[in-house]
Amino acid sequence: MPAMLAAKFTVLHLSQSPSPQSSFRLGIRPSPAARARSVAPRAAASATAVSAKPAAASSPLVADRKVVRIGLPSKGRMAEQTLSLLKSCQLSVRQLNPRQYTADIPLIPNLEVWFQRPKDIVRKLQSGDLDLGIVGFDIVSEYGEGTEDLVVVHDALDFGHCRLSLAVPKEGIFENIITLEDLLKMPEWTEERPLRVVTGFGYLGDKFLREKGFKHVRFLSADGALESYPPMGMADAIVDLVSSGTTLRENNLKEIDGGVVLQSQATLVASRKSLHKRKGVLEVTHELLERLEAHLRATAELMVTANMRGNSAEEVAERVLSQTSICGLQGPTVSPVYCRRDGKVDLEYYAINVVVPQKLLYKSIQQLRSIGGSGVLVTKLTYIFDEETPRWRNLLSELGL
Ligand SMILES: Nc1ncnc2c1ncn2[C@@H]1O[C@H](COP(=O)(O)OP(=O)(O)OP(=O)(O)O)[C@@H](O)[C@H]1O
Ligand SMILES: O=P(O)(O)OC[C@H]1O[C@H](OP(=O)(O)OP(=O)(O)O)[C@H](O)[C@@H]1O
Ligand SMILES: [Mg+2]
Repeated sequence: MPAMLAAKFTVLHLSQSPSPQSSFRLGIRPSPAARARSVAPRAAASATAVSAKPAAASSPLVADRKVVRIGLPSKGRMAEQTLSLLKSCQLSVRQLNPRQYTADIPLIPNLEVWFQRPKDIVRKLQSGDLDLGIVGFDIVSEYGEGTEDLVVVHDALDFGHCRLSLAVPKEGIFENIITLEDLLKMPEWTEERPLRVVTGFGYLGDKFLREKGFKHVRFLSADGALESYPPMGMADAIVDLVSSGTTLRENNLKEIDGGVVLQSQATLVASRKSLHKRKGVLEVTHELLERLEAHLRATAELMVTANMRGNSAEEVAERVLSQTSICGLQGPTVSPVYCRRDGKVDLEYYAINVVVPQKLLYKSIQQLRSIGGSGVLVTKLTYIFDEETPRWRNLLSELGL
């Protein structure tokens, strides 16, 4: 089992040290009213928080369902990238009409696709109306609220990279505020005049500031254009997603040291109950995981083929292995290239195949040339399947299987 899981829901990842996004601790119950209102004052950080866990009860209909369901983002920047990732894994989603909320993946017949808003994917995983989903870790953390019902099966789908971060104005009373500690120590924040923070992430924002020791905080909940609130005088700080930092910069805001609440990227999430109880869910998860892992592994690599003169396969292999960047996954594949000369079959060249990291491509070509390689072909890889999918092993162990 990998090291993880400060969060109550499980995040499976490969390294022994927790990935940045999974190191965030969840656990405090949120203030429920905040999300229902659009720009309404939220509970101060010091107030008692109340549970907003969605009802766990499944209707008989949910239990009766025979097909497996996956929720995919219906709109926004995640929607297109999710479909394109699946397509790259030969799992093209077939949607008959763009206004239809349901679709299928012909290659996995017992899987139904439902297009939903990301936060609804998380809610429906919890209610049992979906079994699997692809959403940002930010949304899983915010709307999952630390529930044990969710298992993050793949925590790094390599798109939708962003961070949830606290930002304040560059100027005025914040001019010399560089760290979260500086912000905490500002004498301005009192019970009567708390630090006003606008966010769409009430649960995570509230929990973060409480844990950092902020006593006098008032949250405002809003869905978009949060960067406009401080310049309009409606808030002192924001907790919002940041990627390039352009939106902050263009609105005269700055991040501060220690102010990152969470690192996020797209994840594959499953309902723990479905994994245990619904027929077919584990098998579909296995196939998705295998394809996603093998594909994401392959995107970082290229297949290089070249011809090389030599006296024997071993002698060619010797030359290739003397170069650091062209050793391949396990070593080069060296095969004889037969040609006809003076009416006889002759062996003068060998073809070598090596998988090289994209980053090292140019260096690899240089090294190949330096040892006599010619006719170099470079091909993209679709998959690199290992003997075993590490995340699958981790998932089985998490489920006690
Ligand atoms: N600037 C960004 N760069 C990269 N990923 C982002 C960025 N903003 C958000 N994301 C990721 O994409 C997900 C969806 O964000 P998106 O902005 O498409 O939806 P939304 O904000 O919920 O909807 P909308 O902006 O249409 O109101 C987020 O939950 C987050 O994981
Ligand atoms: O650091 P940057 O690359 O500038 O990206 C950050 C911006 O992206 C998101 O907004 P989005 O574009 O989704 O608009 P929204 O406020 O309508 O959600 C986020 O809420 C920030 O405003
Ligand atoms: Mg947005």
